[in-house]
Amino acid sequence: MTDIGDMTIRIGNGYDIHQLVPQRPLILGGVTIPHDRGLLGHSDADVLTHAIMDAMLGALSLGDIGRYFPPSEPQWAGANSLDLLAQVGQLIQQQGWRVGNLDTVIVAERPKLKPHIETMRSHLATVLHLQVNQVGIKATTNEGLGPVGRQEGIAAYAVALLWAIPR
Ligand SMILES: Nc1ccn([C@@H]2O[C@H](COP(=O)(O)O)[C@@H](O)[C@H]2O)c(=O)n1
Ligand SMILES: C[C@@]1(CO)OP(=O)(O)OP(=O)(O)OC[C@H]1O
Repeated sequence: MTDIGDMTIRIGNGYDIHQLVPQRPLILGGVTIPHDRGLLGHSDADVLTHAIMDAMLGALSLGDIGRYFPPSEPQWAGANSLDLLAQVGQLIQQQGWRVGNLDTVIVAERPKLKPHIETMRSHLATVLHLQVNQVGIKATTNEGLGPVGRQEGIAAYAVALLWAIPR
């Protein structure tokens, strides 16, 4: 039951997009996916994991990942986004919250992501100490429309539902 007075549940959403370029690995949900191009970024540019972190932080009005892992800091160059996600998971827990469930969409024209989705779910669930059934990942093309449709980039959306840890 939703307890509005005590705010026992909170919801957040996240979005990210990165450019597809040659000679970069394509990493989504911590999984390296065979492809002729990868996502450009200061970190490993894992758009799915970035969107999830922003959704979790957003649920508690804690800002976005740039506040905790500024792209201007060399410390985060090449960062493994799953390591960053573990830190966001710890922050959420320290604040007295746990993830109820995550639901996400990856928007990518190519490659076909279906064969990799269960591995992504498993990686994300492990890092956040969740059951796999608490992590939803869907994939869709952009039907050839816009920059994602032209394969210039890959985008991801995430929603996170958080529950207060009973005291
Ligand atoms: N990169 C992608 C995109 C889509 N899928 C799967 O294909 C289904 C159909 O996609 P549409 O965009 O044509 O609706 C979609 O439901 C996904 O299951 C995929 O695996 N990888
Ligand atoms: C995690 C960070 C760290 O530089 O990753 P980036 O690869 O810069 O990706 P972006 O989504 O543009 O910003 C988030 C950053 O905080």
